[in-house]
Amino acid sequence: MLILRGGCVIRSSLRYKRMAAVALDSTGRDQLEASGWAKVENRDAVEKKFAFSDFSEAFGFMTRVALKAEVMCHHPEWFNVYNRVEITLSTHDIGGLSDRDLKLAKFIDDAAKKE
Ligand SMILES: C[C@H](O)[C@H](O)[C@H]1CNC2=NC(N)=NC(=O)C2=N1
Repeated sequence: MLILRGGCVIRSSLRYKRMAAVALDSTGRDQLEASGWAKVENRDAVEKKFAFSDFSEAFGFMTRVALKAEVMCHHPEWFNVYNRVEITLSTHDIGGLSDRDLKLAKFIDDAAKKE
């Protein structure tokens, strides 16, 4: 029996093993930095701030990211006030940045451009 919540496997009687997150290598970290994601102090995480024309644009962006996060089963830490969205990415399962953060960051940057 496979119990899913969104894209996340919560419990499974199958020998289903979601691919473990892989710690992000220096190349991936360089890619994040090059696309404007800043290191968070005292934590293996990155953050980026976004500003949109109004709340509706900001929330539309957040909706797209939220749906992707559910499919990926990898979720951002974020803050929103009116047209501003501040996002922090890290992989809680490994206590630091992983390949999943880079993948989600690329999606986030692309989604922000589309608003
Ligand atoms: C049970 C579920 O698969 C895990 O808790 C997922 C959910 N979303 C997640 N999001 C993030 N950012 N890191 C994780 O380790 C993580 N793990």
